[in-house]
Amino acid sequence: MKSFPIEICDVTLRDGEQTPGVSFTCKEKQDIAQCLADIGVEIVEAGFPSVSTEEKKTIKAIVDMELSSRVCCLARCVQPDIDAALDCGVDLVSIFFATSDLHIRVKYRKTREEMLDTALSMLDYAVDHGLSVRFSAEDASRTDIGFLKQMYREGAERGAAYSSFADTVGCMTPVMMYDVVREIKKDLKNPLCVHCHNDLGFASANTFTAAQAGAFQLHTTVNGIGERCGNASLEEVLVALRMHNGTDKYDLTELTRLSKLVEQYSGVVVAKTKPVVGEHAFVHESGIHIAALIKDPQTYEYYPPEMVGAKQKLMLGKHTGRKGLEHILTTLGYTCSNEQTDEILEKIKAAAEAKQSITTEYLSEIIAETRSSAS
Ligand SMILES: CC(=O)SCCNC(=O)CCNC(=O)[C@H](O)C(C)(C)COP(=O)(O)OP(=O)(O)OC[C@H]1O[C@@H](n2cnc3c(N)ncnc32)[C@H](O)[C@@H]1OP(=O)(O)O
Ligand SMILES: O=C(O)CCC(=O)C(=O)O
Repeated sequence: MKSFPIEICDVTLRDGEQTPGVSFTCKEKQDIAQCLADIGVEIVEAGFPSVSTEEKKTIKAIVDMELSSRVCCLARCVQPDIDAALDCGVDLVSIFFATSDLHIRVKYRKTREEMLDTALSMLDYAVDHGLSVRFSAEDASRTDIGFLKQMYREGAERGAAYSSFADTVGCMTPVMMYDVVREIKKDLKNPLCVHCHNDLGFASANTFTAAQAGAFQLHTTVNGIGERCGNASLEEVLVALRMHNGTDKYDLTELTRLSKLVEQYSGVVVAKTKPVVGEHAFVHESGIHIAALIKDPQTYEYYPPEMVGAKQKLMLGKHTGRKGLEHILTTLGYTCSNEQTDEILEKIKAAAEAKQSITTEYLSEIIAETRSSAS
């Protein structure tokens, strides 16, 4: 497949901050924004100015950093929200409204037409005031496709820079995403954005698939934080793009550092098994794997840990094999006889089965004990 063009709008500072219990300080948001810019992310969504006075000040402070990334913020279809975006001096505003009949009926108590008129009048207002606008459909994935296309068509005619499709409740599968993006793209006049939530665990897959189908702006959050089960992960999407689309414009070596920064600032602990940035992403214990990794890391690592600023780590445990143990002993500077190595291996397995973790200190105790019993 031919390589597809994309840009990233990272929404860690807006949707990521909507993770229950999370609130970033201005300094924390600035640190994260700087790191995103260093990676080469094109757009940083800095927040939603109407949330609070402090939030608005923070968005302005991020604009004042004059990052290499453009700065975006969120606005409802109400004039005070657009005015707040104008006050902040952002490069892009996402004017969003829920387009599904469910949301229009329950939240707005209006008809589709009334809601679209309101949204278009706010789009006109923003465009007349010089703002670049992303015209965003919330709950797009549960919206009548005809109405969605009408919204995007009329939005583009009235000057929206982008049309945006949000899978707000994360109900899509990759095949569904591919089909809907292809359908929307048939007559879309401006670039399409996708914003995917992770309620089925498909957010990153849906985002990547949407890009394959022709979406241009991909929304991500660092570590996949965000409402409920979170959003598409920046690190997963960027690595998938590097490996399957040859996208080489981002500095992936900063991903591990950024992940730790966001983990620290948000207090949301990254799962050990999280792709790319989880503690176990490049850790190996199984004997068969380590025996092969020693010969060639590609056997059990799809991409080198250094690519994302991480390192390989070999661990000892119940699943250790002789080759792995010999390699670890040599690396740590121990010389043991074959008999001693066999005995150490047995002791490691027994200890691990008793749920003892085999740290370097514990290993040195086992070695000392084995040697003394032999002498
Ligand atoms: C899918 C998303 O992620 S959307 C973004 C969600 N993010 C947030 O909610 C950010 C945090 N929110 C807040 O701080 C507050 O909710 C605020 C400041 C935004 C609004 O606060 P309040 O004015 O007190 O309103 P409240 O939160 O009670 O209700 C939201 C109102 O916005 C309306 N609204 C929601 N979306 C839109 C929209 N796109 N356009 C216009 N109005 C909207 C709702 O219908 C509701 O109006 P109602 O009071 O007439 O029912
Ligand atoms: O499209 C946007 O800019 C915001 C939409 C959003 O956050 C959502 O629907 O989850």
